[in-house]
Amino acid sequence: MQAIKTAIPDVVILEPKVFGDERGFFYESFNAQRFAELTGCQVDFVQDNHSKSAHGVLRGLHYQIEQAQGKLVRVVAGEVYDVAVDLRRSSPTFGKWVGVHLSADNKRQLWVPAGFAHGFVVLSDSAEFLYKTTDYYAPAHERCLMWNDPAVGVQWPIDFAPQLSAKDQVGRSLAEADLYA
Ligand SMILES: Cc1cn([C@H]2C[C@H](O)[C@@H](COP(=O)(O)OP(=O)(O)O[C@H]3O[C@@H](C)C(=O)[C@@H](O)[C@H]3O)O2)c(=O)[nH]c1=O
Repeated sequence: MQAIKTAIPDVVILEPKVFGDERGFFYESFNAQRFAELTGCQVDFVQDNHSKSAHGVLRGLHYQIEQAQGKLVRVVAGEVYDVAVDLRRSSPTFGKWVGVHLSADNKRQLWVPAGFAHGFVVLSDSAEFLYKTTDYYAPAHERCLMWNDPAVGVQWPIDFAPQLSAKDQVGRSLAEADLYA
């Protein structure tokens, strides 16, 4: 596993070492010691999630204002464009975003620490998305930042209107959103 920096130092791309042979491939998708070395974060993951979405589905931008979750995300089928937005008021990168293509082919993972809103749009026919979280799902604390708030200005690599859940159609702008300290 190696780390690739992003424009937001706390958000890290992890690229596993893949061992291919005549049978197929093998790689360590998570190694606690290596994760801590590469991200500088000591965290305990408590939940694993798996979703499948059709082409053009956009899930996000989600966060929990209490029980904030760090998320280690990856794709095992298809391709998405994955985005993290810094919602920590005291951060030098407050309001900034990073985006990365995650796919079954590139096997990249993104570490999105607590304090960020997170979301993705599906670029392939469908995509299966897997992620580990550092705290439990807490619907009462769930929040949604508007995926297309001009004040954030995420450059989604799509030229169509994405398919959103009812919840995600009424995300709040950065100016109205609940934020972290
Ligand atoms: C996220 C989540 C949802 N659910 C349930 C609630 C609901 O009935 C159903 C679908 O939930 P949602 O519509 O919120 O699923 P989804 O839009 O996929 O939500 C996820 O989006 C990505 C971008 C994230 O970053 C995640 O943290 C999470 O917010 O699954 C759980 O039981 N546990 C969970 O951890």
